[in-house]
Amino acid sequence: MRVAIASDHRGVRVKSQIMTQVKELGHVGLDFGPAEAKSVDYPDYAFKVSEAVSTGEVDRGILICGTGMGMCIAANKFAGVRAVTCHDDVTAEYSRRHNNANVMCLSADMLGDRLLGRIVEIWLRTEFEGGRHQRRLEKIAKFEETHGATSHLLNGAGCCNGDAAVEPAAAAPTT
Ligand SMILES: O=C(CO)[C@H](O)[C@H](O)[C@H](O)COP(=O)(O)O
Repeated sequence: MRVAIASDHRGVRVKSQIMTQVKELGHVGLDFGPAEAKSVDYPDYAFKVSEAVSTGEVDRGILICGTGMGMCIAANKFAGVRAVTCHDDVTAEYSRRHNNANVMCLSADMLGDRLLGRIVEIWLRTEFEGGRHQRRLEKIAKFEETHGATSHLLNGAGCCNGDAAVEPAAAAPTT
C-alpha cells in the first residue's frame, strides 16, 4: 500500500520511526512533512494527507500530533476520509474491521514506542469485514454526498503553507 505520513512538531521523531516501520512491513511510505520539529499547525499537515487519501493518490494516511485528536478533526473534513484516533490494539483493530478507517491519528505525547509500533502493525494488516459495516459506511458516504460539507481538493488555496484557506466571508451587517 501507499501510505502518507505526516505530523506536527510534536510528532516528528515518531514520524520517522513509523516511516521506517511502514517500509519494513513492505509498504511505500511517503513523508508529507514536516522535516523538522519547529512549531507548525497540525491542520496544514492533516489536510495534505487527507487530500491525498481523498483523491486516491495514496491508500492510507497516518497522522501524529500531541494527542492525535486535532489531526483527526481536521482529517475528517475531506470526502471519503474515515479518520480515527487509535490508542491501543483494540481501537487499531476495530477501526479497520468495522470502520474501514483509511487515516489513523496517533498521540506522540501519550503512547510509548513499542505500543505505537504494535498499533501501526495491527492497523496496516487488518482487513475491513464489510457486510453490515459496509451498509453503515454507505450511510455516512451518502450523507457526505448530499450535504456536501466536505471538500475534495484544496484547489491551490494555500492552506498547506499556513495561509488562510479561503477568503474570509463578507462581514455580516451589524445593523
Ligand atoms: O492534538 C493536538 C491538537 O489537538 C496536538 O496535541 C497538538 O500537537 C498540540 O495542540 C500542539 O500544541 P503546542 O503547545 O503548540 O505544541
